[in-house]
Amino acid sequence: MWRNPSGRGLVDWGVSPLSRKLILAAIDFVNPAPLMWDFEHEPRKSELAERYEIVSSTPSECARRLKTGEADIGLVPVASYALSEGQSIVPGCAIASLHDIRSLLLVLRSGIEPESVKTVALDTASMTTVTYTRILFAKYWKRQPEFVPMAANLDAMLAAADAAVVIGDPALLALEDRAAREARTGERLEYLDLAQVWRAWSGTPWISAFWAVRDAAFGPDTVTREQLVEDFLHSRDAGLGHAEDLVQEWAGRIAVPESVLREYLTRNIHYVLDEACLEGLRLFYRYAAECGALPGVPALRFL
Ligand SMILES: C=C(O[C@@H]1C=C(C(=O)O)C=C[C@H]1O)C(=O)O
Repeated sequence: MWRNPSGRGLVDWGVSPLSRKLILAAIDFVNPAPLMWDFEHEPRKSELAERYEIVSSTPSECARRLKTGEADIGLVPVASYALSEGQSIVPGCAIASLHDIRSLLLVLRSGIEPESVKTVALDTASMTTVTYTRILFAKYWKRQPEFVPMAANLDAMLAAADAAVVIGDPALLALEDRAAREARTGERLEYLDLAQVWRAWSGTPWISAFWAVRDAAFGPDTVTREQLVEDFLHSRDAGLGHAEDLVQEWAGRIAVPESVLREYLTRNIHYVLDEACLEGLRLFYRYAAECGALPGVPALRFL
C-alpha cells in the first residue's frame, strides 16, 4: 500500500488505479465454470471486479456483444472469430475436447441416420457446433440437408426436423432426460456426441470457444494486455485446481448427477488451448472455408 502524501485515502500501488473496467461477456452454461473461478470466488474476485464487469449470456450472444463493442472480452465461439475484425485471442484458455464432450449433440429421430437426414434444427445459441455440423454433413456424411435455426427445445426441434443440434446445459439435461423421454413418447432417439464423431473422423481435438478481446478495448485507464493474460490464466489454473468444489457447487444448481458433472468438468471438457487444439482449430477453419460454412480462414492473432 502507498499512502497518498495528501493524507487522503490509500492507493493500491500494486496495479495502477483504473477508471474503466473492461466488459466481459461470459457464457451462462456450467462448462466455463473452471475458467471463471477467480471471477466468482475470493480471494481474487474483489480484485478482478475492479478490472472487469461480467455480463452472462449464450455463446452466440457473447459473440454479438464482442462484435458490436458492447463487450470488450468474450468467451466466444471460435466460428465468430472468423466473422469479426480487430480481435485477438487470449492464449492458453479454451472450451475444447480431446474425445467425447457430452454437451454437443446431434439428436436423430427414430429410424433416421445422418446419411438420410433431410432437415436439421440448429440451436441458435451456437455458432461453432453448427459450423462443425455443416462440415460433417458436407464432407463426412456427404449430405446436404436443410438447416433450420431454432431455440434449444428438443421436442419442438424434433417436431419440425429429422434431427436437432443442441449444446451446453440444454444438451446435458436432454441426455439426463433420455430414458424418461423414451418412456413418455415411446420413441427411441439416437444421441450422437459431435466431438467424438469429429475426433474419430478428423483425428484432431474439437475447439468450441476461446477468450477473444477487442484490440480497441485497451487504453491507459484499463487493465494492460499482460495483466489480462495473467488474470485469465490464473483463473483457469485455480478453477482446474478446484474441480471438486465446482462439482459440489453446480450439483445444487443443475439437475445433473454429481458423478456426471465430475466427469464433464474433469474429462469431457479440455480447458487448455495447447498445440494439439491449435492444430484442430486450423483444420476446422480450413474445412469450414472449403465447404462455405465460413467465408475464409482467419489468421490466428494472439494477445
Ligand atoms: C462445449 C460446449 O461448447 C460451447 C459451444 C459453442 C458453440 O457451439 O458455438 C460455443 C461455446 C461453448 O461454450 C457447450 O456449451 O456444450
